[in-house]
Amino acid sequence: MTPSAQVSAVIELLLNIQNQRHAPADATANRFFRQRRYIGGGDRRYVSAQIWEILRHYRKLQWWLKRVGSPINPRMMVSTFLVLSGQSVKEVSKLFSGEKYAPLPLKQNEELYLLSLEGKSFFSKEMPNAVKFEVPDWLYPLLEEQYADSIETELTALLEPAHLDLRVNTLKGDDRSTIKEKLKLEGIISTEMQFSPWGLRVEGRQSITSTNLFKEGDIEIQDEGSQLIALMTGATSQMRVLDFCAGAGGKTMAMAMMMQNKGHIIASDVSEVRLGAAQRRLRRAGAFNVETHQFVEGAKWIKRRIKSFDRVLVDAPCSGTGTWRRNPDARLKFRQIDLAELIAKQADILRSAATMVKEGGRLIYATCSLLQQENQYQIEQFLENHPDFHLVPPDTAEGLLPKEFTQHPTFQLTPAQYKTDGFFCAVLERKVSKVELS
Ligand SMILES: C[S@@+](CC[C@H](N)C(=O)[O-])C[C@H]1O[C@@H](n2cnc3c(N)ncnc32)[C@H](O)[C@@H]1O
Repeated sequence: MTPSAQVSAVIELLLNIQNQRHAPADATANRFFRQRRYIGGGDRRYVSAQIWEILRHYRKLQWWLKRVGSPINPRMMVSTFLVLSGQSVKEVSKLFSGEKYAPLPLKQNEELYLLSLEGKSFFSKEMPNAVKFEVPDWLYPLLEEQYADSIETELTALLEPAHLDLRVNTLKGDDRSTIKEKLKLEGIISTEMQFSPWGLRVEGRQSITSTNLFKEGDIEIQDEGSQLIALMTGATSQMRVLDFCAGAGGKTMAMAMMMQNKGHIIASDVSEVRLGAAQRRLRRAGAFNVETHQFVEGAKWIKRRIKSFDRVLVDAPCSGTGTWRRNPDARLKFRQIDLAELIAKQADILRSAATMVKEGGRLIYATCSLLQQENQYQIEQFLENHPDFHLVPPDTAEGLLPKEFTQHPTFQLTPAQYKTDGFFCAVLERKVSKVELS
């Protein structure tokens, strides 16, 4: 593709993303490229990289356009992005040549708007912080209240691209250092993670899913924070474990590995599609101690399993604010009503999941959220209504979890502090009821 044709594709993809408000941007981008097989790998990577950068600067681009009185549309957003990235208006005009596959030439007024932006950077001192850090206006005060002096550091880290994290699947026999060497033979350089004993962090953008190690199930793509949540469950080979919101099975697979394929895990979810994906991934990982179950409205399944599990993991549906590095479009779509609905849903899920925890058993609550409303407050509320539960530090086998996590019943990871996605985890134990002796 010519540079002009690449710019055209960026504009067109941005328009698609805006028109499909309810679809995640990566799903829209995948569909876009599937329908345009003629776009080769290199061009696809270029167009995607540009789109992701634009999504990371979305509110700032709109702010600048509004300030100079320009209409806000994909064409102006892309040209403004190029100018604020350091290209001159003359260079941008050349890209908008109107020739075959190029965007139509810049109109006189468009050129004037861009000229007034030449030499500027993405940031302006006059920008409100919510715009500067690309968060919805209603959300910034909540984040500010929670993160106080460290708000800028936290939100800056949340704007950076995320690392690519892998979990070594020891069920396949190889340990972390062996896999690290094998990855190197496939041209993939990685470093051992600081906190997860199974984790490797890959440098740069690499295609992991095409490696033999991935196809054979020796490695999984999983953020370090997500690995730490599996560790916090303390699941062992003698246990019956319920992964209440198992989704596509990321944490289920990690727990199956901790349990050395013994004991029993039920991976449940409301989504048939996600459970289908979990089944495929579990097969690839060689995890055989897992059964899947799809929840259906009004079923007696839960009632029949009251107080029957040693561990119940609730990896709750949440705002995903902790993963905004990976999904920069999600921050643009997140509404106050969404948060309110999520909080109610989480409380509801916690309530049913808790009924299935044995006396002396543990309920592990996790989210990939940075918001105390979904995390600490949710747990405070739960404890108020469930005096038979209390917070306890994890009892994970020694040496697996680093000390800083073994001493506390909860953790809040953030990209700024731990270089992981943002995750919250709380470990609660059901008290053993005292038998009255007369
Ligand atoms: C954060 S995701 C789970 C991710 C998964 N544990 C993993 O590690 O890959 C939350 C999941 O909760 C599921 N969910 C939503 N409402 C639910 C409910 N009422 N009961 C059980 N699962 C629910 C969603 O379908 C989604 O798969």
